[in-house]
Order: sequence, then C-alpha cells, then structure tokens
Amino acid sequence: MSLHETFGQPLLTFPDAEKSPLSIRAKALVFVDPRSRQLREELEHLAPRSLPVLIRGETGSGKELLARHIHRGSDRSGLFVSVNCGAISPTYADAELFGYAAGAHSGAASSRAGWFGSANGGTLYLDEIGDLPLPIQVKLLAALENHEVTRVGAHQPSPVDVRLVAATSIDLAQAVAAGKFHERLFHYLSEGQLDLPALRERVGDILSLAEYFLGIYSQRLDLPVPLISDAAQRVLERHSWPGNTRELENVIHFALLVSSGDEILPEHLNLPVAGSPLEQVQRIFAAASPDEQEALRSFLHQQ
Ligand SMILES: Nc1ncnc2c1ncn2[C@@H]1O[C@H](COP(=O)(O)OP(=O)(O)OP(=O)(O)O)[C@@H](O)[C@H]1O
Repeated sequence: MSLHETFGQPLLTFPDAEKSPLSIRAKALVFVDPRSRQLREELEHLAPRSLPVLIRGETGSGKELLARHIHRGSDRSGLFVSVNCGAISPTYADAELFGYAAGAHSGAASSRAGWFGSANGGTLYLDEIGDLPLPIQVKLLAALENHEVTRVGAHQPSPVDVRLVAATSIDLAQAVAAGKFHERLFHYLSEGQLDLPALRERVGDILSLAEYFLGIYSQRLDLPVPLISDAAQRVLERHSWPGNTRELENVIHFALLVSSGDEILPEHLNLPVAGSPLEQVQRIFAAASPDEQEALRSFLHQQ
C-alpha cells in the first residue's frame, strides 16, 4: 500500500492494482475528510491483524471497497470472495455457502467448495450479513471458530482458514434483541468494527470523489477531463446523497455524458430539487454566481 497525491489529495492505492485479477475492482480509496482519514487509520490498523471485521454503513457508502482494502492490506494469499447474503436462496444457502459433496443431491456428480471453501486462505466478504438465515449463521460461526467445514452430504469436515469481513446497513444489536441474529456470531464479528459515515457526514470527501470519478469515466470514455464549475461544486456539496458514493458516481458519469466537454455546470448534475422552500432557496443560492447572489439578496430584502 502507498499514499500518494492525486487531484491534490492523498489517495491510498496499491502499486500492483492492475496486475492481479483479484484487484480489478479494488479501486483507490478516496478519503480526504477528517472523519475518513480517521477511518483509514483504523483500517490500516485492523487490516494486517487476523480479526474478523464488521463494517457498518448505509447503502452505497463504500463498504465493499473498504473490505477489499482490508483484504489487500492483510497479506492473505487466498481469494477475496464477495457474497451478497440477500441474494442467496434460503433453500440452497447451506450448499451455496459451504459447498456439497459428490452425490449429495440428484445432479451433483462432482463436489463443490461453496463460497466459504473458495475463500480458503483469503477473505470472505458477506454483504448484509443480517439477511443470512439463522441456522446458516450458527453453521458459519462453527466453521469460523473450528476452522473446518462440512459440505452438504459429506461425512467428514474439511479444514478451512477464512477471515470474515461482514457488512451491514442495519443495527445488528437490535436484530439480536429481536431474536433475528445469532448473538454469539454478533460478538465474534464485533471484535473488529469499522463505522463508515454516510457521505453527507463527510462533506470533505465529496469534491475529491467527484474529481476522481470524472477522471475514471473520462479515461474510460476517452473524453477530456472537464472542470467542475464553482456553482456545480456548491450543488454537489449541498446535496444530501441518500444513495451515498454510488449515487455520486452515477451523477458524475451522467454529467460527463451530457456536458459540452470543458465544464460541468449545475444543470448537468440532474439532481432532484427537493426539500422545504427554505432548503430550495438555499440550494439555488449556493448554485448562483456572486452577481446572482447579490440580486437574490436584494430581491429577498424587498419581500
Ligand atoms: N472512498 C471511496 N473512494 C473511491 N471510490 C469509492 C469510495 N467509496 C465508494 N466508492 C465507489 O462507490 C461505489 C459504491 O461502493 P461500494 O459498492 O463499496 O458500496 P457498498 O456500501 O458496499 O454498497 P451496498 O450497500 O450496495 O453493498 C463503488 O463503485 C466504489 O468503488
């Protein structure tokens, strides 16, 4: 890992990022806001240790990217295996996660490792771990604690060495209290915790992320990199980003496609005008040029 300057801002990057097929999606982590810098320190402290990690954060805030960076900072030579627990079929969750032995069910001519076995020596990333069925949570904890897993239909357990990094956008402590989440798995996971603030709580990241995405998408689309006008910068910083960094990435991608090329203006951002009348006036004011702001001020004064 190394720190270097891009767009005048420090980025955490991996020098071999393009060489390894595993790292294709492990992109640079743009962390500029003081809260993000603090989080990066916590990440760098946790990554090389063999602790499980629970990442808490809203949807689209960058939890998977954080998990990939934990794996890359850990020196574990196995795969980073990413699984969205909400997408696992409850009927086949056992076989999908822990694999099955040959002949375990009709059509299973050969055995399969499952997601857990595929992460042997590496990191298993379970997104929205709260969506896992309770019996699977129990089996998961046993596999992690005993370092062995029994495939569906197998008679003997196989040894496995998996580091778990899990993510949640819900309060797992509440899920435990409601009897929906296994208490001991929660405690196991809580050994290492990272709280990823929503993008609106780390405003200092917004412009750096916007410039970063502009750079990425301009390169991908073979377009010159436009500037972000002062007014558009103000609009970006004032938006509440309910979809977090993923929403910002989409907004910038769209703006690049509809702008004339050299400058991103507020009208290219296609952000919804919402909120109270006061918030709307504040947004218009923020996007206005100094002359327009002066005109608005005298207009409001006369009302
Ligand atoms: N700090 C960051 N620096 C650069 N890119 C980021 C950063 N945070 C998020 N991204 C990018 O934003 C997008 C969304 O991030 P990611 O998929 O990691 O979010 P998530 O919290 O895991 O989403 P979900 O809740 O849907 O699982 C990705 O393209 C990711 O690369």
